[in-house]
Amino acid sequence: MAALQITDVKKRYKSLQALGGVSLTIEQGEFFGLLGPNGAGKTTLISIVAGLNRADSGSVAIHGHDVVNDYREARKHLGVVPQELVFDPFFTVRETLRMQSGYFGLKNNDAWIDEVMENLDLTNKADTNMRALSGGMKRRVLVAQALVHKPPVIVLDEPTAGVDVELRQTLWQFIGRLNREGHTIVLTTHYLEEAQALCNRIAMLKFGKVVALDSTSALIKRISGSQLIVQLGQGRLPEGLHHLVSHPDELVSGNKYTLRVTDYAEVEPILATLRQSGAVIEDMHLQQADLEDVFIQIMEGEK
Ligand SMILES: Nc1ncnc2c1ncn2[C@@H]1O[C@H](COP(=O)(O)OP(=O)(O)OP(=O)(O)O)[C@@H](O)[C@H]1O
Repeated sequence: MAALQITDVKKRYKSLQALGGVSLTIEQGEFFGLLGPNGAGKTTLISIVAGLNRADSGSVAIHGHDVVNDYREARKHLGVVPQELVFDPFFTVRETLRMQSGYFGLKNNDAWIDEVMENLDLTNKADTNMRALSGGMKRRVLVAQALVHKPPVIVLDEPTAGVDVELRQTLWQFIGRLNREGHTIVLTTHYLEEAQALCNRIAMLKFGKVVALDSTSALIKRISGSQLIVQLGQGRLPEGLHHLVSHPDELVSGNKYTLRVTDYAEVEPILATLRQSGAVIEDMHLQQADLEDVFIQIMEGEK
């Protein structure tokens, strides 16, 4: 049985088609990335999965439980870390987590609550009121809240937006452990490096449609070759090389250019063209294609 079965989900906000028929099957134990530019529909899809929003048509099942007709069971199988920080400021961290446990009908959940707090470095804040926590600490509590009922499917909506390196590491260590123990993880993030390092499979969404769906390694292999990054101390990029530029806005401003090369033999002619134009190279390195390149290419192709 799939961890998450999303079938032809459509959602419209007045004249805006936020989701135009999304279908995805995410298997148990996957670490799945849901990527897309701002407004692609990721949060809308997650809120439908979480039962916080209703699809106009289509269906979503979590471990076989329909999120509308079998809401309570579906919800038990799911933990969602939302993007926005919303809390009752008058409760302590431990009280907040106990209340969340109560919501799922769990009594005597303190051993797990302690373990979650320990793993998220929250133990010394257990008796602190929510209002006295920093933004990063509040985000840790959001993660802890999503995990109190040990859900088999964990959805994280941009959990590392604006958080420090320490929390990222703590969070990914813990989430990685849960994934190895069999939990399914669905992650949305704008940090493509993070997605590349963590996710075994990725869906890319644009204008409410899935425009790419593949294993992370297969997606990266779609781009053959590398990129030559050159920074010029003097002069601009000669016109003869403009067609190689990966990011067109680099031609408008700055002196750093990302040039597509399919193999090393192409580097020397590029350097010769630069020399002839009188440009002075300040810095230069060759970089393998990564998920960000694939993302840009796919999104540009889907205008
Ligand atoms: N409640 C709403 N009413 C009207 N339009 C909405 C509503 N919620 C979302 N939208 C619109 O639906 C589209 C998809 O938004 P959504 O928040 O799902 O995108 P996203 O991929 O999560 O974006 P981001 O990366 O910025 O979080 C956007 O154009 C957004 O403006």
